[in-house]
Amino acid sequence: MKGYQFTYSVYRRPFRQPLTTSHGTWAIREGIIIQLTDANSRAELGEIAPIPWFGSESIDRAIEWCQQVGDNITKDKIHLIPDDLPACQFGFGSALTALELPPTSTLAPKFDLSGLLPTGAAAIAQLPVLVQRGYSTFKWKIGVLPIAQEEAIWRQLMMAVPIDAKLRLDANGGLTQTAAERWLEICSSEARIEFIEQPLAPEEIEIAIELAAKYHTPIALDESVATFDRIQAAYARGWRGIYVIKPGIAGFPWRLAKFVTQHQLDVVFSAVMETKVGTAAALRLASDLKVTRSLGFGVEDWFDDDM
Ligand SMILES: O=C(O)CCC(=O)C1=CC=C[C@@H](O)[C@@H]1C(=O)O
Ligand SMILES: [Mg+2]
Repeated sequence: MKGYQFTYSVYRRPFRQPLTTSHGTWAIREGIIIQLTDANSRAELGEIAPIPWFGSESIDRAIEWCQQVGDNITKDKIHLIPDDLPACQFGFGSALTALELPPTSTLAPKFDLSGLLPTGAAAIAQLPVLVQRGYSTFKWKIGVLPIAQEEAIWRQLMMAVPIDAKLRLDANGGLTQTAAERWLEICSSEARIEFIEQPLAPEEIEIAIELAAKYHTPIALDESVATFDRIQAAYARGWRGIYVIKPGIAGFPWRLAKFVTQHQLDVVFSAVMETKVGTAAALRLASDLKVTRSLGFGVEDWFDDDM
């Protein structure tokens, strides 16, 4: 049976500034870098970067799973990683996929990445910095401050967003339906708003479908489609809008690719605040899937190290 030597190391990366969303404040990103080495001594890395509040396993659960693997793992055992460990499925699955690719296949395509702005009024000063860095798509969190305050900041922010740039507003499910409809209304005449991401709670798929039909501003679902079973459920319940897919917690890459291709989903890939290891695996998958919209991986500014 094809087996691989297995090693792993746990990391803890403090954010340069805590990431504040309607879920709360996230100060330290913990993850696991794994390495699989085949019989020809070829080694490939993978990354396990859980986001439990998006429906993935916890870092402790992922470490426990890695601890029980031992020094070797077979392809069969990797394929049997259970669905309640989607970040482990992605980390092991992407390392396995890399081992099966010809060694020379490096990531060629240049991607248009989107820059993640700080929450609140700090976004106004940071926007020109990211424009200078070459970003033309930006993301700003809403649903954190009272809507009147955020709307006032948004109007100031829009004065600095270049005419040909795009801004995504990400509510992380933190808006009431009234507040969501207010944002959809004020954005409907603003062509630079690419979409409003996860305006309502993850389980509110039918209301999202209703609002998508009622307003011009596109809606994208993120938390509602954060793991593979949620993607399948949202599709079964009729969601045909934008899927913000975080490959890092969406399970086996090959299974995700098959579903996205089979159902021709409208996909934007998004980061799980992973290191270069996980980002490379996610962008390889984006390239295979010909995901062309700007990808939410402009997050290197959020850490001091360059892991
Ligand atoms: O998608 C992006 O543009 C960057 C990543 C990003 O916004 C997020 C990553 C991880 C958790 C969340 O707080 C947040 C999101 O909601 O999409
Ligand atoms: Mg989001």
